[in-house]
Amino acid sequence: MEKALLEVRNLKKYYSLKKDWLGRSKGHVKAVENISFSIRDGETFGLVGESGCGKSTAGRTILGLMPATEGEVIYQGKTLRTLSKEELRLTRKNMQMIFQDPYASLNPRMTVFDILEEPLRAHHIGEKQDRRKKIEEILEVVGLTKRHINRYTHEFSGGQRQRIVIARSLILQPKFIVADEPVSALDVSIQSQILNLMQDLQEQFQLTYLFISHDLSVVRHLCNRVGVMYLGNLVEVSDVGTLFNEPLHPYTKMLLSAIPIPDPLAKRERIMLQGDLPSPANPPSGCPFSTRCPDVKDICRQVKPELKSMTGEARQIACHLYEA
Ligand SMILES: Nc1ncnc2c1ncn2[C@@H]1O[C@H](COP(=O)(O)OP(=O)(O)OP(=O)(O)O)[C@@H](O)[C@H]1O
Repeated sequence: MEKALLEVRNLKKYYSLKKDWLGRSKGHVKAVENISFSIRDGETFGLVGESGCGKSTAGRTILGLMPATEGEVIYQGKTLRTLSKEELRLTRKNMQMIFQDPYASLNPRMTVFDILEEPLRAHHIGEKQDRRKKIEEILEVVGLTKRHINRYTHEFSGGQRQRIVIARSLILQPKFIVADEPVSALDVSIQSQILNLMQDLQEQFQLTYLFISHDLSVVRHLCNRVGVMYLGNLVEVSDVGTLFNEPLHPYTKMLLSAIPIPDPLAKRERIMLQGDLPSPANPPSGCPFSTRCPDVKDICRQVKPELKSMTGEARQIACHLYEA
């Protein structure tokens, strides 16, 4: 599990704010600000952070669903930007997405067969009969049956719909899947079924996941390594055990302190954040967390800390407190 399957280098994604009536640009939302990390073959890498910190934008930009402003995505050693159209099409077949909301991401006018056949047709895979066979097989794999094949999605529950979304992401036999909050739109009682299914599928098909979530308990359970994002920046990257047992970045500490503890008698200090979350259209100078950090120093307001490896440790952190 050591080789990198995917590398993200200095990825930036800015959204242009609407122009005013004279056609003047009103600036940019800096949704993803220069992030770099790699995902090893076979692992689940989690991206965590509060709503609006840029997790979904990062996931979608990595998959090429929208163009990056700057930076590179390298898949199996190939820089995607340098590939020909045909090479890119074949590579993208290996990289799929599970969207958050199975109510919004499935076309209500299509049957399960149509939904699952679409990617196969787009890639000219098989004749109609072969495609039907593949679709029947994949339905079994995700815990549905071939009896479901001609139904429309409104006939299914939320959990079953998410199984269809997962089947669609698997039908082209990808190696890498971005799962963007795959259970947060589902009933709590269904969430663990879908997460268990994702884990089984990972084992069965040797999948590598980029798992995007704001739910730290889920991330702890599912991920091997985690990247913590704040205001478009990666502030800490670490294996999951180290991160949860000994968070270092003041923002990570704050995030983890907010996880509910099951034991009502256990005590833990809850770190409250000061101030409001700054706008990604007008981020603070220096460290992005400097306006809310309880340990802020002068340098933090002036110089942006880079994400650097801790000496003797596999984790990386972007914080002046650890720069000695
Ligand atoms: N199409 C867009 N145009 C302009 N700004 C956008 C667009 N999409 C997202 N943003 C902004 O970019 C920032 C990052 O959004 P993003 O959805 O990537 O964050 P997130 O961490 O995934 O949050 P959530 O979990 O709420 O989706 C936010 O400030 C958001 O308002």
